[in-house]
Amino acid sequence: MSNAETAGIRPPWRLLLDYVRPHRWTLLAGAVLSLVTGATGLLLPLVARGLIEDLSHDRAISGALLTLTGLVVANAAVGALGSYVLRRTAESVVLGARRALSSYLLRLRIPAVDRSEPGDLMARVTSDTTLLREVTTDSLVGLGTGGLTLAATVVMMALVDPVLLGVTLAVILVAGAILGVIVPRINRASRQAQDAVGVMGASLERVLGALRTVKASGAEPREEETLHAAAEESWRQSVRAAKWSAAAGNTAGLAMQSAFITVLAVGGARVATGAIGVGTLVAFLLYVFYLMAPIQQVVGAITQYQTGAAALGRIQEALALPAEPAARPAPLPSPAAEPASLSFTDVRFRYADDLPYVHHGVTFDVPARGMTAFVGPSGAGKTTVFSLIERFYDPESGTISLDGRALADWELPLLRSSIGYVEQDAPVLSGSLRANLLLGNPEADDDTVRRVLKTTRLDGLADRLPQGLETRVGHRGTKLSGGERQRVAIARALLRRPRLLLLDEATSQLDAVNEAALRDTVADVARTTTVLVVAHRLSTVTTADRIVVMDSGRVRAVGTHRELVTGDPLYAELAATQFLATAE
Ligand SMILES: Nc1ncnc2c1ncn2[C@@H]1O[C@H](COP(=O)(O)OP(=O)(O)OP(=O)(O)O)[C@@H](O)[C@H]1O
Repeated sequence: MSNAETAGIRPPWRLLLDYVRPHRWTLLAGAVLSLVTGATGLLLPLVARGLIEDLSHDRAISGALLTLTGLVVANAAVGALGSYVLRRTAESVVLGARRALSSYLLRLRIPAVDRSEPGDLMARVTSDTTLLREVTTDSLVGLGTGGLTLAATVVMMALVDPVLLGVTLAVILVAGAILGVIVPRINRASRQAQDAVGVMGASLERVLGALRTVKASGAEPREEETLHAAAEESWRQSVRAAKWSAAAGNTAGLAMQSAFITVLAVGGARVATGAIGVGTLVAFLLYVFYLMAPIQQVVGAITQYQTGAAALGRIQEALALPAEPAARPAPLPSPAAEPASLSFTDVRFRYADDLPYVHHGVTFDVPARGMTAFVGPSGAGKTTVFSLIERFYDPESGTISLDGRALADWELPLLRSSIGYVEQDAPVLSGSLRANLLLGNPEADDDTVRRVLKTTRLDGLADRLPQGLETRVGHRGTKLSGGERQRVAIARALLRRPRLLLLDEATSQLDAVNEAALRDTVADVARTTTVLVVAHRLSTVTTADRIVVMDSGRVRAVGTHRELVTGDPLYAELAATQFLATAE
């Protein structure tokens, strides 16, 4: 992703706090329970000492034994509860991040999707969010509890001997400076490791999405190399992060040992001069010893946070991609809704600033009802007309209006609920035929589905499939023919009762039966709805009420088949070649 897109992103910990905030009280409860477990753990040796003393003085031990047993059980129970609460909270943070990110990805604007790798975006939702689990428990709780213990110990040390505290802090400060150099390296390595996981996701998605072509091309070894290279890069960077994390942990340990020795030397000298007593020195040394655990905990939390920060950074990048505004889905048009009219006025459009214009001032009008066919050489900009109507992209200048109202003034869900869109390659989604049909209108009743299946000449197919409408037809399911896929896509669009149907006809050849079925279906629909077809077949255009001939991003003629065959040389040529194999 470009720097421009990542610019203005908040620091990762702010995003982490956003995700943690709804769970702050449970997190606090978990931390308190952990602290209580630690504190009761500290009591155990004292009770054990009492028990041994009772034993040696021949006193009854039942009371002490009971207390000890009670404490051990309570300690285990509180400990288990504490770790459960913390783990649960961490999972809730991961859930929150996954929900937010997946909702956001569904709202991404199409140009952002054009520029992204779906596999990498997927890795951000699945793999990166998982890393927040450890950050929440280890980092936040570690930093909280470790920091608290650290502060309490430092206060105690200040009370015992401020001079020796100064010596201790000086040694810790040197270690802190070394850590300041190490920590960013952990962050960088973690980031690169996660990026490599993203590259793996993208490569996997690319290969699995076209596995037949990959196999047919004998490209498995090369694709394998790419995948392995990404996996190895992730390994290399994770090992680098592990190396720096280990160095950070040992720096902390070394600092504490150095502090111990320095305090021993300086404290010894102070005892010799009579500045402090031996008891004070021993007490202070004990505190230095106590300091070790919380310091290790805090350093562990900081290093652990680096991995989380890298993941948070990647999540933030995805959240910074341009998205459509969040809006509630609009109701579908009522069965009695009138068909829509459409107009393009001097529309100029290009897919990106560094790409040539695809539309150089496109103008046409489509009245309500009837069928309008768009024809023209490949690359003329026909499919782009549909993408602009759906507002997948916005034109640079000019106006597109539906029912006389500029698209920009429509609420996006309402606009899209008025339109049915059948893509050129008519994707069939993983799942049953019913799920595919009801994608855009899950509430459609059986009667409506049956009626639409009849209109789209699919009733025979539903009867023929082994489990009828419940047959899996999508990914790895029963294969549908090209014509059937197109008609399933049309049926899916019709179930939304569109006021405007956009049909991007498949370029592939269909057999005569399928072609006739498709033509009759479209003609039927055009009686009650406004239908726009990007036509690749002569049989489609001959039934059209009007034909818009496009060439190089401009409308060069509008008319009926009969008018255009004689009136427009390009159309005459396209018609003569049955629109097949045309290229600019
Ligand atoms: N997402 C995109 N990003 C960049 N350029 C694109 C994109 N989609 C299409 N184009 C380009 O825009 C031009 C017009 O494409 P469009 O799909 O509208 O043509 P078409 O007339 O429908 O062609 P065909 O008949 O082959 O489907 C082509 O040059 C194409 O390469």
